[in-house]
Amino acid sequence: MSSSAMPAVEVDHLVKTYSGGRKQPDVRALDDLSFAIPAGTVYGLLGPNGAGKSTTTKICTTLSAATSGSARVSGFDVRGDADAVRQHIGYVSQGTAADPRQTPMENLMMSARLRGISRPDATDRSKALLAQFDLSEAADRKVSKLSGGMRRKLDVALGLVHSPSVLFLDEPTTGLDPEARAEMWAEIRRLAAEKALTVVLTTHYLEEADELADRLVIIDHGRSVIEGTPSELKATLDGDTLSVELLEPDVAAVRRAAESIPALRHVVVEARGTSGRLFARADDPAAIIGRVISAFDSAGIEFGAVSVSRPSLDDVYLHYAGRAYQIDAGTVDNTDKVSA
Ligand SMILES: Nc1ncnc2c1ncn2[C@@H]1O[C@H](COP(=O)(O)OP(=O)(O)OP(=O)(O)O)[C@@H](O)[C@H]1O
Repeated sequence: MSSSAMPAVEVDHLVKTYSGGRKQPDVRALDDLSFAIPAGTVYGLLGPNGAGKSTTTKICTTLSAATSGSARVSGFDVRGDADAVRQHIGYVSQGTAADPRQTPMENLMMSARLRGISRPDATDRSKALLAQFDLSEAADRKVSKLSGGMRRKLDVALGLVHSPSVLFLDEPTTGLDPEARAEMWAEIRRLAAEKALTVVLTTHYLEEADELADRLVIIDHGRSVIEGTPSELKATLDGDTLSVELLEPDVAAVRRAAESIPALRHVVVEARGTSGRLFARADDPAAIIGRVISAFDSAGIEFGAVSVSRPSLDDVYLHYAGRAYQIDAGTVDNTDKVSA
């Protein structure tokens, strides 16, 4: 295989089981997960909390060993060639990497020197990264005095100090305010333009994966739900989405009412406590809103807003995982699927 055709990351039938501890069952965090990341792309690992994204990243960055299966990064096996893998990767974990008592410049210099880079080269690289991430003015301020967004940018800069070919970003925008998130998105887009760099972006934000990822894999319960470009994934769904807010929902009654409308397909009814939502696909949902309202009225179903939208990654997740993305599977009281 030529180097240009070689995937930057190959994950092959990964299984990871964590011991559950005393009297607790084991946790199968990864359950036969496979995907391949083309070099020079931004690749999204997308999934809800607990899906197995961090576990995948930890195995690919040699921080954790798989129970079975294999992973290769830049052509090197994470188990057999761990040192070579570490030389080729940058890893920005969920927690901050920078020392808060030091300045950004000191943090970058320390990181570069630890990587064996000479002092003059480390100085040049640190200054270039500070400029790239718009941190030059803050270069000599203590990290503890920087905003959350600036710290996060410094974390990413630290991951790039040795010019890796694959950069793993684990939830880079979690906890950032909207302005700092927008800035981080702009930084990631700039990194994406560097053809020599592959970015593996772990996120539980659907819109982040949609905005930034060239391709993505949706992970759920340690398995790949579906993989492709955001537009390919959306194009697999037929029709548009109808969504109805439910009040005090009786799932069986909602299901019966939905079943009475043949134009509604892939109906999913979710209920949590006193609220819920019906999702369905239809070729022209706007044209059948009237029928939905009269069916619900005659069945005595209380409902709130009715909305229609083009397919989004939320819909892709709903379709392939079988439940809405926002609702944590562990807290759903009653989910009922109807394939019409
Ligand atoms: N060290 C561990 N010991 C036991 N169970 C673990 C450990 N690390 C993760 N898990 C469990 O493995 C599953 C996958 O966790 P993981 O952190 O990989 O998910 P994630 O998709 O990254 O979610 P998050 O965004 O919340 O980090 C979860 O059920 C989690 O509780």
